[in-house]
Amino acid sequence: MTMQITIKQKVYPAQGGAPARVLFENLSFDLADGEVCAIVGPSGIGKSSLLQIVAGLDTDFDGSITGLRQPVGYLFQTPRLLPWRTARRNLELVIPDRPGRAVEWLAQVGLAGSEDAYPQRLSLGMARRVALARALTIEPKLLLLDEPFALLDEETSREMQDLVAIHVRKLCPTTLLVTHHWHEAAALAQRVITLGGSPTRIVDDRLLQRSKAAE
Ligand SMILES: Nc1ncnc2c1ncn2[C@@H]1O[C@H](COP(=O)(O)OP(=O)(O)OP(=O)(O)O)[C@@H](O)[C@H]1O
Repeated sequence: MTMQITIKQKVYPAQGGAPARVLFENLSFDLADGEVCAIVGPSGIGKSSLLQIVAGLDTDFDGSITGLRQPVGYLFQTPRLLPWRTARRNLELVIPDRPGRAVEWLAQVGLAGSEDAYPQRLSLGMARRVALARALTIEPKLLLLDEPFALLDEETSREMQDLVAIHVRKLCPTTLLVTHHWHEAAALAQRVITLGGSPTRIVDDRLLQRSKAAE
């Protein structure tokens, strides 16, 4: 079933001297099952806020989300691993009934041998991989990726892009990828939505022509 995201208005209320802000107004789009769509736009335009609404984590808006695909795998902008649990035990938290899968998934993201490492011992690239494995291990029907390649060196970023591409192709979740970089969007997505304006709205929504080689 197609997901329909309809946001008539999203307001962040006044807080600590900062005035109320209308973040989104009349921002609506549909997502077909299995579609991979990138969300691009300048810093502060509301990309992360939009993902939180789509995920159902923020319900304080005027509008609706219908056809929400579940389960939802969410790779947050920061890895958000529990520091007192090893990589393996961070994954086991989301699949308590299938603990063996944690080790398998860590191997799938290139982290065989690091299962018992604690998050503070992991580089950002490794922590992101654990977070990616955690998002994928539940076999999501909706995958939300918030800047998965940011702040990584070029090689690590490319490896992470390859991992995302492989697993998205394998699991076929409906995917929303937030990125600042058009080339990352073009490498992974079939469609790119650009946010802009104030209040934020969709200023461009286009399907990309994909070459055979990129498939
Ligand atoms: N909980 C909140 N309360 C009030 N304002 C917020 C809250 N969360 C975000 N904002 C504001 O909403 C705006 C959009 O933030 P958001 O993080 O969604 O943007 P973004 O496009 O993801 O930015 P970036 O690319 O820098 O990550 C920003 O001005 C931010 O300060």
